[in-house]
Amino acid sequence: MTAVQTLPTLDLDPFDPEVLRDPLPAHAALRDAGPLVRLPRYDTYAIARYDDVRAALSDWQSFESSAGVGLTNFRTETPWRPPSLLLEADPPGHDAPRTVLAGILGPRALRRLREDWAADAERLVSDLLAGGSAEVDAVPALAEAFPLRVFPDAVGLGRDGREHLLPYGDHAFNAFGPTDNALVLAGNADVAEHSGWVGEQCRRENLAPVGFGADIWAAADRGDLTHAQAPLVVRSLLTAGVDTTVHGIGAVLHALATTPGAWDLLRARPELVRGAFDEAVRWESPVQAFFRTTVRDVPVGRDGAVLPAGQKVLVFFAAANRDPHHWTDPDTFDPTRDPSGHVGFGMGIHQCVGQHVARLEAESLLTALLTRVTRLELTGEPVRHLNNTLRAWASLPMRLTI
Ligand code: HEM
Ligand SMILES: CCOc1cccc(C(=O)O)c1
Repeated sequence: MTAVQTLPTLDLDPFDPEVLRDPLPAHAALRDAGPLVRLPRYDTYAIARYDDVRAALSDWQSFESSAGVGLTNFRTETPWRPPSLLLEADPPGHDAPRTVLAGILGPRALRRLREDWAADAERLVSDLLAGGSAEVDAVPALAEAFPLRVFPDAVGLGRDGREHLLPYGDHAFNAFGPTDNALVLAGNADVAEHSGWVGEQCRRENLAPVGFGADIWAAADRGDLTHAQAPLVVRSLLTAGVDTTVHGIGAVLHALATTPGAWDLLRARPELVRGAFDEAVRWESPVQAFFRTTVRDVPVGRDGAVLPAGQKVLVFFAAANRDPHHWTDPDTFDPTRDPSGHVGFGMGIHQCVGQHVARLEAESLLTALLTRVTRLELTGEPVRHLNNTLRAWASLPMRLTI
């Protein structure tokens, strides 16, 4: 057994802005250092190799989420908001909310949205190309515009105040990092206003009679949830379901615009579109990492490293998704690759319950673009949007040639 004092140690700050801007060297250093690495800067640990990340995500009994999946340990510190009933819960409490959401957001339930979302995407692309080929910033014009056009309606939100969604989610994802870091402090100023609006939208009377929100309240009427749980489950959708898909779509647009031949390939072989989005989620990992907390002394890897009980450990989805011991040529975006097994949506009991929604949003928009646009290319330097948890673009200047 390797005592924690002799574990590989890196004086690495995963939340340093320059690491957030380009995390790849840090991820490689973590993988190379060993299966379990001590990060003394935050008195925490990191797991970055694919096999060890998968093992940790699959072992929820040893690696719990209910102490929070950020640096804050809910066992000793107060969460900034009431904990999620899914993300920050473990069985048995996790089971009912998860079963309810899995039913509402499953592929079968989404079938009714496919036609509407395809038509919405075609209208959005048509408007953009009304004057022929167009130069746009693909982040606001496409990656933000399409999810913000279809997802709030699918949830059943009212028309007003939707501008609160992105900044609220951005702060929620920042808040998984250190509470005293600049990104969190900057977000604290407005979070009460955003959080207040989001909380209001989760009330039954503010939700449309048809939509994911109404479905959650109907589950409470059936007794599959309590009525006290229903608004928090709606809140999960509003927190996890907007910024993630925006940055997932930003990632796939950037990948397709910067990988020679990829756009032509998908125009010729539309059956590759869904796989290409998952490959972009593997390659970019819009959700970079989440913490777990050890419930017992748990072995990590095969060289005798043991993580003591009660420790926070950062589980790096992004580093695992580029592990050369698991992936061939991991740093290449390859739309023909089979990305199954990637952990960009997590793995195990907390694996993303909204992944089918994300895939349908991306597929709808990409299909509308691929039909009309013959060339997709960058016309300027892309600009990163920094966040403690999300990998994101702030700006993607692009030309859409018809
Ligand atoms: C590209 C888009 C998305 C990415 C990359 C993503 C990523 C993730 C990841 C990595 C997890 C696992 C968290 C963990 O293991 O602790 C997760 C969980 C979750 N996601 Fe997603 N997500 C996306 C879109 C969505 C959407 C659209 C929704 C809602 C409609 C959603 C709702 C959730 C919820 C509620 C959880 C918690 C599940 C649980 O703990 O059982 N996500 N997501
Ligand atoms: C993408 C990870 O999933 C999340 C993120 C933030 C909040 C929640 C929730 O369940 O409230 C879920």
